[in-house]
Amino acid sequence: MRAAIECDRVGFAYTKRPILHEISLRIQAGEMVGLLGPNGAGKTTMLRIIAGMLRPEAGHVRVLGQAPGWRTLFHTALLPERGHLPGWLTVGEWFTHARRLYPDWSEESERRLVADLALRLDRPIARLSRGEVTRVGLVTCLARRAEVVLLDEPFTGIDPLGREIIASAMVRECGELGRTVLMATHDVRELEPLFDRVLFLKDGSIAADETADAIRARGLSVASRYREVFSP
Ligand SMILES: Nc1ncnc2c1ncn2[C@@H]1O[C@H](COP(=O)(O)OP(=O)(O)OP(=O)(O)O)[C@@H](O)[C@H]1O
Repeated sequence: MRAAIECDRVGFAYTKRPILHEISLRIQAGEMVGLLGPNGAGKTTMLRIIAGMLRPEAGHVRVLGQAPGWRTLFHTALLPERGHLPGWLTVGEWFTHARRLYPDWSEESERRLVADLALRLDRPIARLSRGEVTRVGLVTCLARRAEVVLLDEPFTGIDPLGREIIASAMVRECGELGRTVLMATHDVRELEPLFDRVLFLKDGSIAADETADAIRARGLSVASRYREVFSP
């Protein structure tokens, strides 16, 4: 099977402080993978490297067979941890801009997602709440037909009912279309039904890489396995 994301002994340091150590993994096309770990484990750093925003100091990364860079940008959609949206535009103006910016933008998905996520198009982005900003970011990410989707904390600021709606939208827009998703999250319990596989990141190293089926076959949930891996 084709690998969508490959990391081979990837290392990274911020100003000489080591953050990631010898990360090796292979994510197959179409897999939905949870990237789990405590605060500061290196999840965002890993997603930024795969998205091509940071260069690894050691090892190699391949996204759809290519080193992350301008070519892979066309095939990779990233929901960043912190806001990246132009606050001076309204939500609707931003989506109009995004349609031109992203050649893989699907207006049909945009319409469905705007309705599901109850977004008001006339609201200025600068005046949105944290959860509303996350919703706009998710529409921006999921309305693209990018083969690889990287989500950093997709439930930031999202209310309980909104989480259920977004999880179903992710399954519809990604799972059913066979897109590859790597998702960093602390919301393990709510997102675990979506995961085919989970990577547990501990102090910048992969502590465990397991399929959700293998975890369940041992009578565990992903949330209880998380506690096993990370409890002191
Ligand atoms: N720009 C930066 N300069 C220096 N250190 C950084 C920078 N960004 C992150 N770090 C450090 O790198 C480590 C890993 O951060 P990262 O954001 O990747 O962790 P995370 O697993 O995503 O954490 P969280 O769950 O809290 O979002 C942390 O100790 C953080 O303080």
